[in-house]
Amino acid sequence: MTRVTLTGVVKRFPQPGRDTAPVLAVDDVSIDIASGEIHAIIGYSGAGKSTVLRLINGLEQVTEGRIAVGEQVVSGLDERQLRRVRPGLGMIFQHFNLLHSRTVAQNVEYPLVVAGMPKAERAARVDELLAFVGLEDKAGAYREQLSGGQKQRVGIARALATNPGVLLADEATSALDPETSLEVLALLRRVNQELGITIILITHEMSVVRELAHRVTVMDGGRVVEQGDVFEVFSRPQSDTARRFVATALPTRPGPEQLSELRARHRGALVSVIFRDEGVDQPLIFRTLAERGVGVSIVHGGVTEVGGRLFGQVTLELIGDELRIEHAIAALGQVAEIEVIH
Ligand SMILES: Nc1ncnc2c1ncn2[C@@H]1O[C@H](COP(=O)(O)OP(=O)(O)OP(=O)(O)O)[C@@H](O)[C@H]1O
Repeated sequence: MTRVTLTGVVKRFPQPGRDTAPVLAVDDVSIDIASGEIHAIIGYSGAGKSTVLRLINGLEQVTEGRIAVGEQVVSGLDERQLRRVRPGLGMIFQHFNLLHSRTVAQNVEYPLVVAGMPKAERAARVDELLAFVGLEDKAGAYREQLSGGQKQRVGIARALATNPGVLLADEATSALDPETSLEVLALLRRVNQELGITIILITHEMSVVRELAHRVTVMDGGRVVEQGDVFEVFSRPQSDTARRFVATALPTRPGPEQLSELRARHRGALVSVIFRDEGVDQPLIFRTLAERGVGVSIVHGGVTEVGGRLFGQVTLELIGDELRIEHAIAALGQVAEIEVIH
């Protein structure tokens, strides 16, 4: 079980041979990742996500600030010291990074060879790892003989070989189709739950955050613009960046274009009901409207699960005479969080 903390981390990349200021890739980033947590770092291209990951595993050196993995401060270590720390940090990649001239078993074995494990022990460990990721029957296969999902499972087995406390995942599902992506996310969930490994994943897909993460850091322009429990960030995003990401992964209120289409098709009043938890009493909502003699149809949105809790926004068309609708909306506002769409 390993906690990871970044405190006031800054990374500037000098521009050698150029008369320009260094690129400020990471700007005063602090993240506290609890032991056993799945923490997502999300942001648009260029936000600084990859740099943060490379700073954690020591592929880049911090310009300022401090990074600790468990008890070990990893910022400021030299290459020799880092070699001792790296077995504790597994890493998986978007394009899997498997060695094409080696079999699946040899790819998984590779970090154990580097770590100096005796041959007999290595074979047993490789078997165990392949069984964990469900690829026992592919031990002798080569990279070209595997599907994308299988390649990533090999990547995961290899990353787990040295028993790391932390797994770093760099866009691990971005190259996979949606179904395979869900399978890999399910495997990562097992890595976390069964092995207690802390996972730090970077992604530009909010659906990955929703599926897997406990907490999320939203980055923009090298800075942290929002941070918190996944459900909180999904249900009450504070920054523009988080709001835009949330809108990509959740049924929300209709956007301007959808709204004009809805208006063209539906003449009644439009009202959005916001679901932020299981606490919302759906039958009560419909009963409240029916009792006021108002007809209802669902015209947009839906509900989904975020962090095991219900969340979503459903837009209803209310049909009936104006006064009844006015009363119905007032009554609805007493039993649910609503937004009248004008
Ligand atoms: N080695 C480097 N030298 C100079 N600038 C760099 C270097 N690495 C990253 N940068 C710059 O730092 C900023 C952050 O890059 P980074 O790759 O961390 O972003 P990202 O959020 O991971 O984006 P992407 O999703 O496209 O990988 C960018 O402006 C990038 O051009």
